[in-house]
Amino acid sequence: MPLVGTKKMFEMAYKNGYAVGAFNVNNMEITQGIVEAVAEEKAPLILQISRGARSYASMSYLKAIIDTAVAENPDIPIAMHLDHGDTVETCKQCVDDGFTSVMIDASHSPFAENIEITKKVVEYAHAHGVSVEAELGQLGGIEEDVVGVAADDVSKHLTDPDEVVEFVEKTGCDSLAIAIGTSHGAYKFKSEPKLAFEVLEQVHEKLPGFPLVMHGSSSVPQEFKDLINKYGGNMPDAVGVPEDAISKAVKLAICKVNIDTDLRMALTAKIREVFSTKPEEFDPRKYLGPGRAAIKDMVKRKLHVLGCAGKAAECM
Ligand SMILES: O=C(CO)COP(=O)(O)O
Ligand SMILES: O=C[C@H](O)COP(=O)(O)O
Ligand SMILES: [Zn+2]
Ligand SMILES: [Zn+2]
Repeated sequence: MPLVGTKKMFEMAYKNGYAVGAFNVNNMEITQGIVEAVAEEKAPLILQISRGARSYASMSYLKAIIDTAVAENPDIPIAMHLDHGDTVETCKQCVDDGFTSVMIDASHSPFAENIEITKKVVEYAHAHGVSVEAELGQLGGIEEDVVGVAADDVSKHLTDPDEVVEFVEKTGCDSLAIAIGTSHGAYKFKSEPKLAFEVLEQVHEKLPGFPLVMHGSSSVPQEFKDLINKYGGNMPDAVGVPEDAISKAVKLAICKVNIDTDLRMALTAKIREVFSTKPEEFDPRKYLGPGRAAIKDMVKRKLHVLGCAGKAAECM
């Protein structure tokens, strides 16, 4: 089957209390690691591409890699999604490039402007059969070149539940990323965070049946931080979003969970280990191969946290 949209995935995820994993891809090994994991676990998949990935790898390479993954896995529904689109133009370009879903992130703009920008993306995307994720509220950490809310201030920039109905009605967006205390990157929190489940519950009540998205959802596993540091890295102490909090959120209306940092950490830890334990090695396949396998293991772990393992067939 060709690339699919996210509509059916979100319907099933909402109804059955799980979320689809949205993993960032930047090259062949990352994509293969992710796709091998979902193929073995029979999970639906959202492969997402940031603007940074587009400029790093180029869209034609990424699209060819993803098209190959789709052709080789006819039993797995795979969507190709733009992560954090910054302008109407970027989103239109991605619709034209064959994305089946785009995100417009105008959450840094005032409410009325966010609505205006999002609405323009929705008009173009829907005319081409493409779904739109929007964002309301602000996350912490760094996303693309935008430095978000400082980690300690995340709780002051949560999504306002009183704004969500007007926003969704006026924009016509298909899903909404909300800020409930998560944060992008590896340096999220100094101590274990408490997610704002009361905000999630209120949004869920105000928008029954509507799929919500959680960004910044890596858990920054201590064991991977330790491995990276053991083999010469320097990742200061910080903690991520606990996996049990994510499992709890997906039972409410969270239908898509974005994970990038934990995959980066798995790849980096493994490459560092090979460099450190086999310093004579210079064949890239000898470190990228184990790195790809580490990504696969990490994705499998996440599919169980999200509850989407075994759900591929119902999302077709
Ligand atoms: O939200 C993300 C991409 O949009 C990724 O979040 P992490 O940095 O927590 O993996
Ligand atoms: O939200 C950010 C994602 O992790 C993508 O990061 P990137 O912009 O460095 O590709
Ligand atoms: Zn944002
Ligand atoms: Zn994000």
